[in-house]
Amino acid sequence: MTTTSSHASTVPPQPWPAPRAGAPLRAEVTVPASKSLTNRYLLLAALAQGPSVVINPLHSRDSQLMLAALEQLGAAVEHIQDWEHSGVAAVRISPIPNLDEPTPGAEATEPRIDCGLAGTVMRFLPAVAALTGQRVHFDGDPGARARPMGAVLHALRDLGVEVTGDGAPEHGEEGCLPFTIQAPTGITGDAITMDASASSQFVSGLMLAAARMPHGLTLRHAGDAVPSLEHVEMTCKVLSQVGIEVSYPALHTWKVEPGPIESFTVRVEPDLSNAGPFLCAAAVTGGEVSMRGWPKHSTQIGRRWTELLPAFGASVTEHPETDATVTLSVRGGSLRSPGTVDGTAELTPTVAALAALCTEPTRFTSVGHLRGHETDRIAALVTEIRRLGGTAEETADGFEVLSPVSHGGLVHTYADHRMATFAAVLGLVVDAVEVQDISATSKTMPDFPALWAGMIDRTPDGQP
Ligand SMILES: O=C(O)C1=C[C@@H](OP(=O)(O)O)[C@@H](O)[C@H](O)C1
Ligand SMILES: C=C(OP(=O)(O)O)C(=O)O
Repeated sequence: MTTTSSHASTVPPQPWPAPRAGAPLRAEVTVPASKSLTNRYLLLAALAQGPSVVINPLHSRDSQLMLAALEQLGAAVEHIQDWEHSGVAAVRISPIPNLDEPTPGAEATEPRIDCGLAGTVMRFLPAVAALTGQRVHFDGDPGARARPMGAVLHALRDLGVEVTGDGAPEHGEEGCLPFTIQAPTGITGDAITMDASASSQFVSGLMLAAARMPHGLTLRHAGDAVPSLEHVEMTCKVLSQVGIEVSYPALHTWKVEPGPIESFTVRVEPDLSNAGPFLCAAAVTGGEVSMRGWPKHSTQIGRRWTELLPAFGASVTEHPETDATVTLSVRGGSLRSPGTVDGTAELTPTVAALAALCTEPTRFTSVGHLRGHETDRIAALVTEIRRLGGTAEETADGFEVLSPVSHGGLVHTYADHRMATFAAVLGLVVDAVEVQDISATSKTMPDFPALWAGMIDRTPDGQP
């Protein structure tokens, strides 16, 4: 296993005192690149015809795990500090060799993929591993073993792949990490039906590798609604960006044509989900936070901040910047709850921080699948809101925040980056909030403490 874990140490983390904003925050901030886009581009580069360049990739635990895994599967990775003197970093990926004629057993060692706690690694790479013909072992953090994987493993079995070690067929349970993948005779099927109601990543993971399957893939979803459909939309868009044909032959059905993937050069957008805590800082302190480089059109679910923040009483303005981007400014107004928020997916913990500061209740619906995220986020959010004196209840498909938090305390983080940033937002306006393990943010934003402090320090007029 690699040692990228921020939780590998047995020394308990020091609580992080969340900085309190003494007055409305006024700052311009920049956030690192999108995790979801970075890991999709890195994976597709490893399946391409020749070397590809990903400019402005995310550097975080999840992207390091993706890179390390792709290297183990045979891709070569070169880090470029200053891409074409632009001052921006890049990574050049040379693809996994011999994918068209995989030779089982040709590799001397059997790759061992460390998924950490990254959904994009554990759900996206099994299909890639199957394409190599090698015997590949997958495992991850203790928390990763609790995350649902069954639909991906069933789908791979349906495509002729051998999956062992997950315990699922013997026990009739959903599969989970650890497991071993091998497709000694290649991928034989071309169509699958899966239940992707527990994670959109089940769909994305199969689609991302599908162009390199001998017959492409038709994937049909059967079951309750697929959550976070924006992420499937992102997958389709990224696939078409690199020249892969995707169509929609029927409802809840996606078809990926087989074919080569041309080399590509692409620049990654900032992470609009990770922008959330910074934008919410304006909303909760009644200040103004601006972000340059906000994409005018994005498949990221974080584009929804432009509707969510006004629903909580903030105003959002877009200032022209380039053909592709605007500067987004959020100005806090008087915080109020919209009553219900639906399908907020990975934005939920951050939206919950807003809800936990409103006097009116907020009901979160269609987010039941958050129980299979980095932690059971429904239970975690309800527990931590109660710990700080608020009232919250779990519901069948989400939770309700019934009364606001009233005092500080030590917020538990459950190795979840978004629980850490949830607490940081509350700490801006609630005295004595401490974050149990701020290093959880290294999953997608290792610089979070410095960026957060920078936002507060840049506020003029004698801020803390
Ligand atoms: O495809 C992706 O990059 C993601 C899909 C979503 O997963 P779920 O559908 O499991 O929520 C999201 O929550 C996750 O952070 C990233
Ligand atoms: C659910 C998340 O991550 P993952 O990609 O590990 O599923 C998240 O980042 O909120």
